[in-house]
Amino acid sequence: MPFYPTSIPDLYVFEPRVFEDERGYFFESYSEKAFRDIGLDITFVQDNQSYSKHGVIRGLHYQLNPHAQSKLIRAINGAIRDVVVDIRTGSATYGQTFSIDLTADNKKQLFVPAGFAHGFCVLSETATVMYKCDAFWNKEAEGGIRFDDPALNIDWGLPFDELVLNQKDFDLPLLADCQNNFVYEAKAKAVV
Ligand SMILES: Cc1cn([C@H]2C[C@H](O)[C@@H](COP(=O)(O)OP(=O)(O)O[C@H]3O[C@H](C)C(=O)[C@H](O)[C@H]3O)O2)c(=O)[nH]c1=O
Repeated sequence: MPFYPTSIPDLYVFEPRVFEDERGYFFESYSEKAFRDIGLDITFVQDNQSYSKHGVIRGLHYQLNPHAQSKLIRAINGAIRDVVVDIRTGSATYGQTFSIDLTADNKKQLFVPAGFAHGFCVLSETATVMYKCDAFWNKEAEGGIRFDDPALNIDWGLPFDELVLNQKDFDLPLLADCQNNFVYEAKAKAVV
């Protein structure tokens, strides 16, 4: 399963090898061995799935330590603009964002380590998003950042008037005011 580094350390894009034939297609959507083979020692413990309509933004969310989550994210129907923000204190890319369109067609996945805020916007009519987490949900540890924080200047891929958020996400703080106990630790680069 090919891995691609991104502009932010420890953040990787996966493009699984797809086997197509006259019946359709097959691909390994996750392999612990593939992660281990490149030096990512991750044990996912919870799978999440959400379905959202066009223009919905879920995020930007994270869980504080000791409940911080690494995630492996993909769209199994439709298309999303997936966005992460590096909020690891001491990281050379602190406050930097990375976005990628994950779609059922391109089958791309994004591996997001702990220490990032994560969110996505639904670009298609609807989208079903499935993501693996290496720590359980812990409501008390939840934190978040406003989707329209001017310091982040995120392009969600749709005009502002098409965006749909719940009140909880509208009320999230700016990056400058958010709770944060993530500290950057240099990791061995994955052998991609
Ligand atoms: C995250 C989560 C939520 N819930 C319950 C709590 C609520 O009653 C309901 C909806 O939760 P919420 O509105 O927080 O769901 P999202 O807005 O999709 O939250 C997610 O949004 C972005 C994209 C993320 O990366 C996070 O995984 C997560 O924060 O599911 C659970 O039972 N388990 C869970 O792991």
